[in-house]
Amino acid sequence: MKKAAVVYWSGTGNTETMANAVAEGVKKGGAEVEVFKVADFSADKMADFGGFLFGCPATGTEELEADEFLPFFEEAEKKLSGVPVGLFGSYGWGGGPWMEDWTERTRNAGAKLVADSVISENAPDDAGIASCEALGEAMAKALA
Ligand SMILES: Cc1cc2nc3c(=O)[nH]c(=O)nc-3n(C[C@H](O)[C@H](O)[C@H](O)COP(=O)(O)O)c2cc1C
Repeated sequence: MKKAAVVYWSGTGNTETMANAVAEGVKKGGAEVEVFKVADFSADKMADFGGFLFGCPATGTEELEADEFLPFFEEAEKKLSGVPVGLFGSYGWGGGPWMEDWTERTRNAGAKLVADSVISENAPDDAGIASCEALGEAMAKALA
């Protein structure tokens, strides 16, 4: 079975909490997973994985984080055609426009979205954690 990579950026830990729950879901679904901060990952490493769970909070004005995550994603999206992908991230007040844009962008790159993108207002509550785990389980299913 192919392995999933969880690749995320998090400034204050909320998206990191989501990333760990997503990874837990992949394991519950019976697939292998590795978790990376985006600074420790690069598009060169993508060939080692069969699917990607990308996490990034809303920053700027409903934008992906500009210094580390966006430059990575600009490279990664060139390699997503036909690849299983799930997206997640935390937001503070906007309600999700950054994720709608990002989901559309990822779909336009040809990725196979394994489930609806998951957003949490600030730190994920129990329902948010459950949604993250379900996203991970959907990835495991896509990789089976
Ligand atoms: C510089 C900055 C810009 C932000 N811009 C937005 C925004 O446009 N929309 C929004 O809903 N939240 C925005 N937020 C709130 C973050 O998305 C929110 O605090 C989130 O929980 C941070 O996730 P993290 O803990 O993974 O870094 C912003 C926060 C910062 C620090």
